[in-house]
Amino acid sequence: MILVTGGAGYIGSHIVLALRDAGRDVMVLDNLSTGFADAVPDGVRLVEADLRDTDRVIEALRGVEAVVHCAGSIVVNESIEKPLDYYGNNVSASVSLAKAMVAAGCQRLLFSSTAAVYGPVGDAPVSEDEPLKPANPYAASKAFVERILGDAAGQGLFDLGVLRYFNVAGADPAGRAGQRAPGATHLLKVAMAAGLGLRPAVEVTGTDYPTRDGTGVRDYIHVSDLAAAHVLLLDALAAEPGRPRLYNVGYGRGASVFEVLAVLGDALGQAVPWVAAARRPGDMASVVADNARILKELGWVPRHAALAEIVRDGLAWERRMLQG
Ligand SMILES: NC(=O)c1ccc[n+]([C@@H]2O[C@H](COP(=O)([O-])OP(=O)(O)OC[C@H]3O[C@@H](n4cnc5c(N)ncnc54)[C@H](O)[C@@H]3O)[C@@H](O)[C@H]2O)c1
Ligand SMILES: O=c1ccn([C@@H]2O[C@H](COP(=O)(O)OP(=O)(O)O[C@H]3O[C@H](CO)[C@@H](O)[C@H](O)[C@H]3O)[C@@H](O)[C@H]2O)c(=O)[nH]1
Repeated sequence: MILVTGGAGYIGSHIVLALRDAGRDVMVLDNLSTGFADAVPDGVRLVEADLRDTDRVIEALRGVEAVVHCAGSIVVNESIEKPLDYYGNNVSASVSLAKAMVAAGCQRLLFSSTAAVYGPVGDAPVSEDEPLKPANPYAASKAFVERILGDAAGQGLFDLGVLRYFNVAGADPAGRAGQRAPGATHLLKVAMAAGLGLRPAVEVTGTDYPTRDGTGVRDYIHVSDLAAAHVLLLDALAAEPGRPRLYNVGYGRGASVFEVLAVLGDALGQAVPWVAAARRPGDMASVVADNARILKELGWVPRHAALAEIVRDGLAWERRMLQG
């Protein structure tokens, strides 16, 4: 049995599908703070609990061989305003989970980290060996957790795999899952809302970055390709216990905000309305993955890498939600 924390959320719900599609038994632990009970597929048990409730987590972990730890708070801006909430929900909750795993004798842990741990980097793709310079409390919380879990794994308490996700977007191509949170702040989500007339315009937060068109550049990765990487990593951890693993998950190519808006405009058949706005605090000009390690060591094969496909699947999900 594999337990997915945060499995009622955007990324976690896609990981649940990928694991089920691969024939694995899955269950979800989620406090539903930003997740949705009906994002958990029929037949998958949902334990509604907070990770900081260590005793309940120990109970839920009975018979679980591996945990995929996706639960957390994720909005950079909010983390600057509420640092203690972010350190509490990301760092303290992860320590609670790790303690529960040790108490329950659970063997393997896969942690959802982020490209944000690198902090300001140049245009060149960033590799896993880059020193970490997290630039905001969200990113710092993820860097701390990597360190804490790494120390625990170093003592043989469990086997650890860490995935540093780049910018996750899109939706399950079969339409079974997508990003629901109405308050989501991610570029594509906001841009789709503007393109579909649900908000007046996208605020382009920074048009004077030192990038090719002045807007921020990110490595957008299809959520289903990301989910597939978890299945591969869990298998690798089981095949070679004791070997810590850390991988970037991105495609190795960046798109600017204007490029994303252009691809979305093509899919909609009309331009997406936008207005220029100030840079967001703690934001970076450009972050693109060096993905050589995951391609080589896990044999990960991106299947949905075209930006047009990410946009198409995301848009199909938004339209489905609009229809009720
Ligand atoms: N979305 C991205 O582009 C991105 C990029 C890099 C990393 N990540 C990481 O991926 C993970 C999932 O992100 P997401 O976009 O799916 O966010 P999300 O908000 O949709 O999902 C997070 C889930 O965790 C649950 N949760 C939060 N705190 C909890 C707690 N204390 N106990 C139990 N459940 C709790 C929420 O209810 C929610 O279902 C996060 O760890 C995030 O940092 C996301
Ligand atoms: O309304 C918006 C939202 C975003 N942007 C820009 O779009 C780019 C992407 O922003 P966003 O989608 O908010 O993603 P990031 O701030 O890069 O952070 C995401 O990607 C990180 C990994 O790189 C994750 O850790 C975070 O959880 C996730 O929110 C940036 O240049 C933003 O300035 C806009 O112009 N307008």
